[in-house]
Amino acid sequence: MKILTAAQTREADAYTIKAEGISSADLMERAAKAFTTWFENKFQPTKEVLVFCGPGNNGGDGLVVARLLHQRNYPVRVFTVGASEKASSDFKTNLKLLPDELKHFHIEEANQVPDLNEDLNVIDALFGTGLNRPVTGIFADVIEKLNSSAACITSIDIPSGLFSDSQTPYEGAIIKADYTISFELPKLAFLLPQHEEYIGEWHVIPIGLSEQFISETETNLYYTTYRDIHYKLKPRKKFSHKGTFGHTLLLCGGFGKMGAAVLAARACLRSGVGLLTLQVPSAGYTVLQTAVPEAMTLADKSRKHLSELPQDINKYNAIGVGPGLGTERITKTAIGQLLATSSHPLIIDADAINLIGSSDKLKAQLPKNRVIFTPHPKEFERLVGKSNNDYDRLRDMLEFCAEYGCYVVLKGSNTAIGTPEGKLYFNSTGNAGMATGGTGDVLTGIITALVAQHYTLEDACLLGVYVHGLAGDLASSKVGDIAMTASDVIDHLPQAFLHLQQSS
Ligand SMILES: NC(=O)C1=CN([C@@H]2O[C@H](COP(=O)(O)OP(=O)(O)OC[C@H]3O[C@@H](n4cnc5c(N)ncnc54)[C@H](OP(=O)(O)O)[C@@H]3O)[C@@H](O)[C@H]2O)[C@@H](O)CC1
Ligand SMILES: [K+]
Repeated sequence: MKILTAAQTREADAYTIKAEGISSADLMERAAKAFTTWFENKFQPTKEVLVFCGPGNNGGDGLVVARLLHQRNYPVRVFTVGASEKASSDFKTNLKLLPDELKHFHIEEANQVPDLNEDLNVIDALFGTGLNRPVTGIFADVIEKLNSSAACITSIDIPSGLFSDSQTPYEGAIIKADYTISFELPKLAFLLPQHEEYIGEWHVIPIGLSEQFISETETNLYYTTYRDIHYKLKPRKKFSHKGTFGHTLLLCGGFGKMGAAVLAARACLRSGVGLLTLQVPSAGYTVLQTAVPEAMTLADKSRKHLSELPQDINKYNAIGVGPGLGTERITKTAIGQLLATSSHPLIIDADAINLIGSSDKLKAQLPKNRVIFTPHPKEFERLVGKSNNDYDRLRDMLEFCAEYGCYVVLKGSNTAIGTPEGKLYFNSTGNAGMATGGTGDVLTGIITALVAQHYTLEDACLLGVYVHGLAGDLASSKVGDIAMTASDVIDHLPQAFLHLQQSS
């Protein structure tokens, strides 16, 4: 699914209006109806609904929603804020359409905002995608009052005051919504961790914007959903054999961290790889042979650390390196050799990222278009550097991908995947239960297995991250997100792949 900017969304609105021969008020009515249906499914008409409307079309949406909820027997009060002479024409039209019995107040000072308690539902329709500067003055005072109340806040399209696709200036007030209901497509702002307290739980509802316009509009931003992913899964052909699905090498594990190698290996095997070889420090040899009997294990000459590469490194068609390795000097040397000698794709995680991140020499050795990095935010900082905010971080990530010709999978809620061509994908699966030790090792195993099966690096990242999150979601529905472990994620990989396969 594409993510469009506020400007592109405005164009999509205008295009749809023209193409369908409808008025902008008709489109507003359609959007407000879709919002009202969501609201009705979520909230009973037992609590009073207070709708706060700004002067633009977001406020216009609020007015239509108020009218529709009133028709459906919700107790509603409307509050308008801002100079009426500046109001948009669709706002003015819909203000006139409010029935007389629906209570309407105009707010000029913040003390006119009524006391708000948890027995009220607030709908925030102050500003949408037309916001063009930070919110201050009376609007900020109203936002402050709403934020400090215990009422449940649902924002129409976007929390008022939040910029959709660029950094909101720090002086601007922003609604802290419990729910955000966005029209047609998600907004970039929803996917950034720094906005968690503003967005709340978000949903996208279709309002019938032109599919043709959206498909023809260029963007480098995508939100990957089931529809974008399931068809990428390749069927296994009848006459295939284990060689068809690749031979993977995992260079993982260290003294006290053999579990990382076990998790990566088990995940790799559960992701369809043909053959798996691991090389682990010799102290881990028995552990791996026992815990993962399907894999072949090579013992490093060092007892505790990775210190050498296996012979014939180029017989493996994908190599995953990093989980549990540690950052010993000898390991760094081995990684340098790996970068210099391997001719197949490398999936680089954990301590291998830390080692490369701290060495300009190793960075300079990175082969182009053959590397996937899978950092968590701290590892990302070591690799790419610190950023001031999430927008800068995404920009820095894409610059890094372009400079080194690599893919970066920045793990987190809505894991972000950057490509050398400058595309940015945000994942839609996964949950907070996955924020636990070992889930990253699992992801390394999955992506390495997919690369070995000849998926493109981009598809391996997209599919791997999606299926990892899906397995996490399935695990969470079984064991809950508190008790969930990385092993639970592996245990649900079969179901996750089946889910993608069955409907593909
Ligand atoms: N287009 C369509 O057909 C459809 C659009 N839809 C809906 O419209 C929304 C976008 O509507 P919009 O473009 O009218 O912008 P909106 O966010 O309401 O605000 C603009 C107003 O605010 C003002 N203003 C801006 N910043 C300000 C600030 N910081 N502080 C104070 N004032 C500020 C600005 O005035 P200015 O002072 O800049 O002249 C202007 O008056 C979109 O999110 C969706 O909900 C749906 O109904 C589907 C159909
Ligand atoms: K809003």
